[in-house]
Amino acid sequence: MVEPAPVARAARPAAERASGATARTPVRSAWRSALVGSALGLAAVAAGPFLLDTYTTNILIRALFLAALVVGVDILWGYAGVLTFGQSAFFGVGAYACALVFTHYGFGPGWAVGALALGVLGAAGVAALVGWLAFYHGASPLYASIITLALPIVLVQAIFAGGRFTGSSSGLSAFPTYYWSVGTWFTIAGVYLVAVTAAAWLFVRSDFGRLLVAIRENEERCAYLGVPVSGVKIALMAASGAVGAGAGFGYAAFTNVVAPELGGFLLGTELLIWTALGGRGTLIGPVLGTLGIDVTASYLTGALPFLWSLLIGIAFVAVIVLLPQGVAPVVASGARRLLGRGPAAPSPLALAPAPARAETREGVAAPLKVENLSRRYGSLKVLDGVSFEAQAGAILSIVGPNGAGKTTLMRCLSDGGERTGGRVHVNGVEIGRGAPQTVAALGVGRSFQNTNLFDTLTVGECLTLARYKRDGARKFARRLALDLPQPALDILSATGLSDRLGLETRHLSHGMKRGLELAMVLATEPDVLLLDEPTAGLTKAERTAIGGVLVDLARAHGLCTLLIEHDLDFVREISDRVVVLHQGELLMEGTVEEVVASDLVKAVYAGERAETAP
Ligand SMILES: Nc1ncnc2c1ncn2[C@@H]1O[C@H](COP(=O)(O)OP(=O)(O)OP(=O)(O)O)[C@@H](O)[C@H]1O
Repeated sequence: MVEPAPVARAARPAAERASGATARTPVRSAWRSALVGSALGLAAVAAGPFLLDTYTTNILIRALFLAALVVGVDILWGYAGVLTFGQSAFFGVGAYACALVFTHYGFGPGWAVGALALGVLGAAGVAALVGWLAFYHGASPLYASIITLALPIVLVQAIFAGGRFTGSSSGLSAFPTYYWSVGTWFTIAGVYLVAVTAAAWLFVRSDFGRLLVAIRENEERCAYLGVPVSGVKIALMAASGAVGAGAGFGYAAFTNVVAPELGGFLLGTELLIWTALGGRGTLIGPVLGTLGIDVTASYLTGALPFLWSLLIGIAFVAVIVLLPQGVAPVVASGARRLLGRGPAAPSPLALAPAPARAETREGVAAPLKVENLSRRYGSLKVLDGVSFEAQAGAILSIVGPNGAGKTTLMRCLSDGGERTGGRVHVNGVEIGRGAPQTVAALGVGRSFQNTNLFDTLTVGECLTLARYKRDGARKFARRLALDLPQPALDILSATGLSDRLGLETRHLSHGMKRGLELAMVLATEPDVLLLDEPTAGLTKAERTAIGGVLVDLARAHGLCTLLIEHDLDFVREISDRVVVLHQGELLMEGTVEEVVASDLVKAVYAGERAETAP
């Protein structure tokens, strides 16, 4: 892969200079709402002990720690789409770190800091390991959820097996701790919750937060844009595990009692129910939902133990059926309507040309080499012994009847795990069994046959996401300025997208979606461009505009382009060479004229079997 020049990396982005904005400028409204929310939260925390009786304050302390725990569930499930049953285990790890250290080793400020560090780092380590098992090998979401389901079960069994050391099923109690007043513990728990929620609020509104939503909506597309999806999920799990362990530690130090249930499966499931009822993907909904439900439960479970569980069950089913997004979005839209306000406007984004890459592609004559490629599904041979080279600065079209294996070929070129035989070299490097993001890092950009993008992301957010490989993603701020390579800017203006950067992609026309798809791939600055029917469903004018950009990309920018197309006139207009696939085999490779004149190709397109053609 051709790395951008160090100078280009160090330079202040052109769009930033043009807009006068600093790339680190946060989204002001997110910071404003985080500050206002934190101030309100802290005021409530300060007033709580004066307004509430001791019993309610005691109950609320537990609810505040659990609400901090639920923030991690909401980020994982509500934003990144990872349904996790295991968050309670991290609460348990933090709680038991406190109880075990204070019971068996010692008590004091040093021991307290050590126990907290043990709990937080231990939980982060366990979470990373579980995340690795769940996500690293590209497992299905169901498999990932089952692994998180096993975690609390394993933890509880380990506590049972710990005998006197862990207190087995009775847990540990009466260990030395800080016997501060209920008001002090209320302040500690409240400040922890406010800090965690405010940080999470800024995080989910940052570029990284939008990346999480993109992963939830279209994980495959993210991987092909070079986003290390598994790594992001593992890091997210580790961070939410650490936050959950901090809450567990605080809870154990406050109550002076720990029991296996603190890390159990039941609490893990309750966290999901509270998140769903409050409104997943809203943060505030799950936090308020947890506070409300846990406090109400404490009052009602004693008097009406069975009725309470029944009520929660009915409420859960009703919300899932009637308000699948939970209560918070309904309340928020009602409040907006009352105040006469629309949804928050997306951040403005200024586009400018990215500095040209210092290294040119001229040194690599054939950035893509395919040797003896094959793909089987069981006994079905979809590709067999396909070999060819694609040159820099040229457009190679892949044609063939339906079912010839063209899309399968694209998949094998962009994902090392797809092929069953043969080798693929990108810029002289064998892709091996590399995942799509690894192949993307070698310089391959792929666009897809369907126009399924990221529905709730705006055009600007999609483009920012596409620059992840080059520019990374800011974790507590939003970009206000984005540098894109000139060809991507050309596509955006040719399809009218440059005026619609704030529009969500689901509102775009088909032609605009295809234009955005292409612009996103070009934004990654690939050396090898794989396009699967980029002009399908487009008007003649849109086809001509995109064709012009593709030719310019090859001639002026030296890009190596592979194109699957059914429109043979379009192929004829823009291609330098053509590969004809038929029944998974390479039937012919040549110039456009040679292929058009071939009787063999005519016979195949006329429906005759290749073997019987003249
Ligand atoms: N996951 C799969 N399992 C089994 N067979 C598959 C799978 N994916 C593709 N195939 C088969 O592989 C063959 C080639 O499919 P492919 O989509 O690559 O063809 P294509 O040339 O792109 O067709 P089209 O022009 O219609 O898009 C087809 O017969 C298809 O049924």
